[in-house]
Amino acid sequence: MEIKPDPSTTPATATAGMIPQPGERNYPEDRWGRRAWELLEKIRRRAPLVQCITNFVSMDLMANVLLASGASPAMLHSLQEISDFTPGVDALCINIGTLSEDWLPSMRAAAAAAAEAGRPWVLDPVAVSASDYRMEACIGLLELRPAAIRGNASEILGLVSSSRFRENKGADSSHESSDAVEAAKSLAQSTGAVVAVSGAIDYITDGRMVVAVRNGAAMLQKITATGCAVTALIAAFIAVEPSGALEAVACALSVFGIAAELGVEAARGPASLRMHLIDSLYGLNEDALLSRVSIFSHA
Ligand SMILES: Nc1ncnc2c1ncn2[C@@H]1O[C@H](COP(=O)(O)OP(=O)(O)OP(=O)(O)O)[C@@H](O)[C@H]1O
Ligand SMILES: Cc1ncsc1CCO
Ligand SMILES: [Mg+2]
Repeated sequence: MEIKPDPSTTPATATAGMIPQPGERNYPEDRWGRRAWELLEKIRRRAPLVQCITNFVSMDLMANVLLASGASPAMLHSLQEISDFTPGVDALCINIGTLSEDWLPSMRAAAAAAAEAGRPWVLDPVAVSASDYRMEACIGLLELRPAAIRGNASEILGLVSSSRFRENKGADSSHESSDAVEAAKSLAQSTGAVVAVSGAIDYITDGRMVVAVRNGAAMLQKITATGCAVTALIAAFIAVEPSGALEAVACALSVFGIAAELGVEAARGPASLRMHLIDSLYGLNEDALLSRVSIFSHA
């Protein structure tokens, strides 16, 4: 389904959470919402198998977020298993958070096997600017044609410039997501991937069009690996919509953000938000989703 922007929609007709900001246009009424619901329902119906080769910190949250969405996670990373397993998955998520020389060959082999079998794969370039080793690993992985790349602003800026940052904060961002929109466009153009920059506003681009997602909760930054988990959710959404990666990525980020917004209402801090985030994603219904989706095309 193609979603066409409706420039006539004004803040006066939008619902409270959906007021477009300067430079943003809304789509007609709740079409993004219906799209996000349709894709979430597809995940719940089909339970796509998502292989994750990810860091030790994120494994638990990532697998639980996938399960809560309706997808089926498999945290396999042995090089010996890739040729048997990866060609049969619905999508693959590769995350370099705790990269080591033992795992990089598995990541390369899995990305190549997925690409060869026509399965979409997504890359999370965690702390790519922390070392030359990480940067070179990511640049090599980009040659294996990810369908999508999701990182925070510092990661996307670092990847595009292939540079290490003096103000390096490791896995956390030291930039705003809006600082990295042009970098994301250029990365999308050079790789052919849909690129998402997460932050207070998430920006998603195919190199031409930019979509902004304004769902989420600032407290997510106080739970480790929420970025890693949303990258895996992106893989699940692309698994059920491989030919519409831009829409799939935007919908995944919005759905995750909505689960966080609902979770925050019941949480007392990061630890309970982690639990309520998973519960809210699991129980997310059509009404809650439609009333909260906040996705805009960004001029
Ligand atoms: N200030 C904010 N307000 C609302 N949502 C936010 C904010 N910052 C981040 N998020 C949301 O938190 C999630 C994680 O994004 P973030 O940019 O923190 O990832 P990350 O830095 O890669 O995290 P990690 O490396 O810990 O996995 C995304 O869904 C994003 O939309
Ligand atoms: C904290 C941390 N360090 C390496 S990976 C990771 C999880 C968040 O990306
Ligand atoms: Mg991250």
